Amino acid sequence: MAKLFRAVIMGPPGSGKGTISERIAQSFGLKHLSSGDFLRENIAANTEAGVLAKTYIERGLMVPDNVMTRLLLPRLEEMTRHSWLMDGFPCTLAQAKALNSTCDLDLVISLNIPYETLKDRLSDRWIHPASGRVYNRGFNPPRVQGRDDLSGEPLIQHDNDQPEALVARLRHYKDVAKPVIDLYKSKGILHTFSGTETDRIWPYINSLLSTKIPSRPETDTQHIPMP
Ligand SMILES: Nc1ncnc2c1ncn2[C@@H]1O[C@H](COP(=O)(O)OP(=O)(O)OP(=O)(O)O)[C@@H](O)[C@H]1O
Ligand SMILES: Nc1nc2c(ncn2[C@H]2C[C@H](O)[C@@H](COP(=O)(O)OP(=O)(O)O)O2)c(=O)[nH]1
Repeated sequence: MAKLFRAVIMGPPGSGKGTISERIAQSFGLKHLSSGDFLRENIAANTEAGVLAKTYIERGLMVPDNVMTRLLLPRLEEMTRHSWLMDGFPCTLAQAKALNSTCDLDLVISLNIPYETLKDRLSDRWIHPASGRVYNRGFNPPRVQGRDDLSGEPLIQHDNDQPEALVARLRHYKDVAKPVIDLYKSKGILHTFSGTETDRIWPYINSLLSTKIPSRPETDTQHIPMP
């Protein structure tokens, strides 16, 4: 079996983690795992962790580390046969240490995007709350304005994506992410990409991953023996 590949993508809100993760998943056959999606699934299924997480998310707060690790680590442990890319976790040093005790990461991508760019993107970010799908009127607009492409349901904007809330969110990101970034730098697995456009950053990420990921991407497809 080809060696499994485990990666994490980090960056401030609006840096393009979700957008780039989708491209990586498509190009390299990794499973895109998203902490936000896990939380939404748990909230929808009314699990104990989901009910607890909801009380924090509704107040615009981060979910406590112990809830996040209790929720995510068992899911990662189950993924013994898949290569994956995790988006949105770890966010804090405690989460990174917990992840470290579960698996060895091959690579960490850190996105470094100027404040003005984040502000412009997020003030125009439209979200389909049930799925977490995101749109941006200039970059990836929905087919019908204000509606999700797949479900046709209305899109919303988050108050905390607006410029007034952004400065505090970014300050918080910098404070909690710094020790995580330092940890991955010390392990020699951190790769930082800077720029203002996802389309210009993507080729660099693509070529880095091409050198790291086994040439035959994994798929869910079972091998059918020849007759
Ligand atoms: N690793 C984590 N630790 C703590 N809370 C988290 C974590 N990941 C997600 N959350 C919580 O879930 C919410 C939704 O996460 P999600 O990643 O979908 O969106 P977000 O906050 O808009 O992030 P971004 O703007 O970076 O895309 C977050 O606002 C936060 O409350
Ligand atoms: N104008 C512009 N918008 C972009 C670019 N890359 C991503 N976006 C959009 C898509 C989203 O609406 C928003 C934030 O991207 P995202 O992938 O949700 O970021 P993240 O919060 O997961 O890190 O910005 C980009 O390169 N240009």
